[in-house]
Amino acid sequence: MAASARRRKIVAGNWKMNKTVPEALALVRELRGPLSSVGDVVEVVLAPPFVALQPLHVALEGAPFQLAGQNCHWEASGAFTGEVSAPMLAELGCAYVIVGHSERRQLFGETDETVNKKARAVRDAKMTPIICVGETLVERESDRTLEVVERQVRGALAGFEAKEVAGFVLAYEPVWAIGTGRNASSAQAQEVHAAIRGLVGRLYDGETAGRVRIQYGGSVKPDNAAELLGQPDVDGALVGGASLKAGDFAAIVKAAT
Ligand SMILES: O=C(CO)COP(=O)(O)O
Repeated sequence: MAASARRRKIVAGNWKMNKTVPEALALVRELRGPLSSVGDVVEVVLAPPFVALQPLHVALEGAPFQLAGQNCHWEASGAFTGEVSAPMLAELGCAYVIVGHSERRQLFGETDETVNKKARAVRDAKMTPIICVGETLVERESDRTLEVVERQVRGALAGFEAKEVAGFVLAYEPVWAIGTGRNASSAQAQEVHAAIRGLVGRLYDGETAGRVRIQYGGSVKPDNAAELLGQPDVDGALVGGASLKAGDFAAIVKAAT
């Protein structure tokens, strides 16, 4: 498999349903200084709630941070009360959209099929999907981790061509590690990341597998980031709780350098 050195690390902060607009602006002000010079080595992505995207788009002018939506609808417009479309997010300066987060799968009925449709919408709007996959504790304990993750990856990527997938970001987020303080060990993460990359190689080719970036997410903290990010197939982190504190998030980004 192609060397990880070809892949630029990507660390994203998924703020979930946290931070008002003034709080969001304060957080990026705090992040700018410590992260001003990491841009060449690590791509830093912030995924605030929808309502903070526009003010952050303005405030981030010239800063080395990309914006991401946390979700989108698969249609571009229409009678879908309460939903936000991919073209709307693109217009607010988003380069990425997270799709298929386990909270959306578990709490909002998202399926492999809707994740696939959303990824297509994101791509059609010229952004990059960050496609989340991961097993529950019951699935891990019944030895079904790789089967579940492979099903999710196959489902999400259905219909995409190699040249599209090469630019995608996948995020392995074991559900049992999210918000629990119990991260996957670096060996557990590496095993699943290597399996995902192997699957991409079988579905497409070695070039695509060597280029697609795979983040780990689930209780990433300053004290475990370096070890997780040091694994050959771990190309970055998708950070929840620790991304809400400037010092912690900056330390995780620096661990990727
Ligand atoms: O869900 C996550 C990122 O998308 C991970 O959340 P935590 O870092 O809070 O475990």
